[in-house]
Amino acid sequence: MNVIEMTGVVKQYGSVLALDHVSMSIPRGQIVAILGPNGAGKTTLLEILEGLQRADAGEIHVLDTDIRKNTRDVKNRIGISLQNTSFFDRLSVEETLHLFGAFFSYHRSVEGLLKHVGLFEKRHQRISQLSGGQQQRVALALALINDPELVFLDEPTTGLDPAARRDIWTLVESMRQEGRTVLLTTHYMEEAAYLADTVVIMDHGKILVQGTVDQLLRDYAPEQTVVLEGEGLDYLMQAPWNFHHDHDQLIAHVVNAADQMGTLLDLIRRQGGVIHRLSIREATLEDVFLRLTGRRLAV
Ligand SMILES: Nc1ncnc2c1ncn2[C@@H]1O[C@H](COP(=O)(O)OP(=O)(O)OP(=O)(O)O)[C@@H](O)[C@H]1O
Repeated sequence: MNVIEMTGVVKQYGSVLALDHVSMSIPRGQIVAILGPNGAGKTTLLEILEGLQRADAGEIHVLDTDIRKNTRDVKNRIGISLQNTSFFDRLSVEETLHLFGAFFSYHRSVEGLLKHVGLFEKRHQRISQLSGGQQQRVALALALINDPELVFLDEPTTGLDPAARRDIWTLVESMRQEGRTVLLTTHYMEEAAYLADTVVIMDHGKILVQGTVDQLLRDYAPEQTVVLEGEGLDYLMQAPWNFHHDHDQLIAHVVNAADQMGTLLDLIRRQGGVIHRLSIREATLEDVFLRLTGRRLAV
């Protein structure tokens, strides 16, 4: 069953077409990552699904409810972590959770939630005294306060160091284990690849492609990259290998590269030359984005 169904959704800000006829279905119980560069339309998409913004056109059903007609019921069943959460700096962590809990007819135990996100020891501290990673954990606790079925996380790890990012990933995974659906945005392809059951790639207000990481790699970046450093190897730039120079390296994109290595090394043994380094790089979502847009997913 799908928790989100949207068809032909359009959102325009003046001359900027932020969402250009977007259609998307999101199944229950998955972590779904919306991946795209700055300005792709990720936040706009999330805010429309959350009922915080109105679309100019299109059909949008969230949890079987038409979000354009009935936002109130949906808001009780979803959790939201915005891109820039503004907290009340003078409140403690615990007071902040109690305050947000009071907005809902039912809310989870604040103590349990603090323990779940690893902030029980910090409960009496003001939010302004917390690290960026801890503040982000408060934001996730707030998103979970009403025990939501569907959680929206807008760039949950932007600006965090690797350890803090890992902590957030663990929390996001625990949301899935609890049976929630998580829709998050990110410009980190490693985050999408690590967390997501389904990746949705956006660019210029359009969804370019949606699928599992394996499907996307198979369909759009089936080759591995063979990287060679050495001397006297320029004959490899001819067919069938077609290596090209990239600075000091020779690069080739090869399907089933590991199986081809014996043939390559035999050729080098026969033709001569010296290898200093040889490596095979697996394709990533960056390669998929490059194939789809001709550009890098620059951060
Ligand atoms: N309130 C607004 N008024 C005018 N233009 C806006 C507004 N919000 C977003 N935009 C524009 O709409 C486009 C999509 O913005 P959006 O914030 O949805 O992208 P994004 O993918 O979330 O980007 P980022 O990764 O930087 O957060 C951008 O060109 C942005 O400048």
